[in-house]
Amino acid sequence: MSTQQIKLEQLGWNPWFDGLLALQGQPLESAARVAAVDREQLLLMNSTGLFRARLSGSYLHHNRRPEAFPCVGDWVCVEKGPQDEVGLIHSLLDRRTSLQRKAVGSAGEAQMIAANLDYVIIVQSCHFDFNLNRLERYLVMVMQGGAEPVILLTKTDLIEPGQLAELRSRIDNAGIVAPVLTLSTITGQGIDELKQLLVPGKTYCFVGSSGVGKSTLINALAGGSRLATQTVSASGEGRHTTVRRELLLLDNGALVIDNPGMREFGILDAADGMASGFSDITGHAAQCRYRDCSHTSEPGCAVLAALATGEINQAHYDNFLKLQSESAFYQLSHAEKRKKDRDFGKFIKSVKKDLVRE
Ligand SMILES: Nc1nc2c(ncn2[C@@H]2O[C@H](COP(=O)(O)OP(=O)(O)OP(=O)(O)O)[C@@H](O)[C@H]2O)c(=O)[nH]1
Ligand SMILES: [Zn+2]
Repeated sequence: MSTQQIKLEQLGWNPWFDGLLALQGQPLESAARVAAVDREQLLLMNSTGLFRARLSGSYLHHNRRPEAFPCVGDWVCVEKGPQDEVGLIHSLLDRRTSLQRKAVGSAGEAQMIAANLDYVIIVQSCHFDFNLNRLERYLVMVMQGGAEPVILLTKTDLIEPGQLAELRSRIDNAGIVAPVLTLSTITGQGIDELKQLLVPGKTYCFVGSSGVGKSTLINALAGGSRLATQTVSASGEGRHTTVRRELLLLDNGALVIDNPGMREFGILDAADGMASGFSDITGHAAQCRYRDCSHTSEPGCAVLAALATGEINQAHYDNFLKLQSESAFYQLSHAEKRKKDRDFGKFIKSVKKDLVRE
């Protein structure tokens, strides 16, 4: 345990969570961030360092839905006496943003992948791995969860500059507006640009297929940082395990979540993220004659018209229809979601006032 205390802000805490904590009537000292989840065992970080914890019986009894189970990046309220080896988690603070996988056609059961992310860095290799459809699916998923997406193309050393320019223009032509970074850990090209994006106290989650170079990159970013490489051993019930950390604090103060226990994304329920990933199409859709136009056969459909002139790319359109049919696309618009968040903010403010008055 370090004698130098870490402030919660350095672990990604922000005023948004103060309100949530106040609602629960919990002191700031009870807050900790989930650094890893290993079945029932959680690894937490707070101002004193890293420690293990488990969910209280009451928590397990009252929270049965899978998304109520803490995931990496979550903030929880935990109780741990100076003599206790393992902390006891009593509650979970609402997630500011999240990354989740939702099974299509299911009753909306979501599997949480990571929480409270500022940026999700979608990593694809320039070489072999690059796939525009998959990229769009990742983008939809990221935007739906409320984090900022960044596209990162790795292994630029394996292709010619001309080929890289072509990949970039394919991304542009698909109407994708997320920033695109490119880099090679071999030549070092683009590493500084990525470092500039990584600022203290913000949380970045790297996602992408196996082999695209995420671990190599994160190791390069982490350098020899003690907090980044530290693991926690746990002995108990006759087994000795080392929990692999997924949330790392880099030397420069940025927090990084390394490929949070996922290999493949399922198809998504793309309520509002979809609109942003397909801005070329949804932009035209506003001009359709019918408000509920499905953009497949209706007269006066501006999307079909733009498709005919080549203004909208056919493959992108096909992908749009596919995702649209697989998702509850029109359930909740982005604006509606934003408004909900605002109302919740007001609610918290009023509660805080009441607490002060008492
Ligand atoms: N040519 C080249 N190879 C790289 C680069 N970055 C990583 N690699 C190689 O790509 C392979 C996979 O890299 P990893 O960092 O393990 O990939 P990963 O995305 O972490 O894969 P998982 O851990 O399976 O998710 C390794 O052999 C690396 O040495 C790069 O910039 N250029
Ligand atoms: Zn239409």
